[in-house]
Amino acid sequence: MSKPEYTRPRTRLYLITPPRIDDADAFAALLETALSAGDVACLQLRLKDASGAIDEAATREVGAAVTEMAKAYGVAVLINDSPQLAVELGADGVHVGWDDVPVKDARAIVGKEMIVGATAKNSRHIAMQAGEAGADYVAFGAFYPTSTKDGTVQATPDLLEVWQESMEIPCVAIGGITVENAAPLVTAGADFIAVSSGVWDHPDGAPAAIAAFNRILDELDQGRS
Ligand SMILES: Cc1ncc(COP(=O)(O)OP(=O)(O)O)c(N)n1
Ligand SMILES: Cc1nc(C(=O)O)sc1CCOP(=O)(O)O
Ligand SMILES: [Mg+2]
Repeated sequence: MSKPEYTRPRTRLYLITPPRIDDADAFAALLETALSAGDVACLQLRLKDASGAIDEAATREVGAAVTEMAKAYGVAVLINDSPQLAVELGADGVHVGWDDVPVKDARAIVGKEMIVGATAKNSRHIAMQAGEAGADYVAFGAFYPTSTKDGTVQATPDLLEVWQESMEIPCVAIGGITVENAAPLVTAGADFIAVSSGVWDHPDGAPAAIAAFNRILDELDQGRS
């Protein structure tokens, strides 16, 4: 079954923090400059300890430094992995993966109003199950090689195309996305592109990266209408 005719909204940037932040105040200052540089739909706090588990202490510290400011810019704040922490920090939502709290349980913890996002890797089947369990968006990846996360699987743009044609829940593209390689994922139908190193490690700095991503998203949007 296909969706009724409609104009898909412009693809937006979904920003993910670097996995480690040593100075929360310095990061907050950089983030404010970055958010001033262009549209960002949401910010995911994804802070990991040496074992790859959520770093709760760092998430609390960075969350306290950035949450109000991000919200003042109209940027939704999501916490990675922990629905309990998302509630505690007054965040807008939580993102959970296959090794985390199941989507249904995450929804029960955060309630109806908060956002629950779910990892789908390269599986339409898992994505549909996540939607049925109450996810507000599903994230396909990894589209490109990444050094931000170990153990990713290869995803291909047809996942986004088919999802966009047949499903209503928004889809996110993630994994190694840069200013240079984002376009095919936007064209394929990503509602959001989730980016970490492509912003924080950009040679001209994070604000320049956010401005450049937005130029591309605007150009591709104008090309569709
Ligand atoms: C938007 C988005 N998509 C996918 C992920 C990956 O989640 P997960 O598989 O749980 O891996 P970790 O991020 O916890 O290492 C994500 N965080 N955000
Ligand atoms: C957190 C994450 N999840 C992925 C997945 O495939 O599910 S790839 C990834 C890393 C995203 O960071 P970067 O933009 O630096 O590649
Ligand atoms: Mg996770």
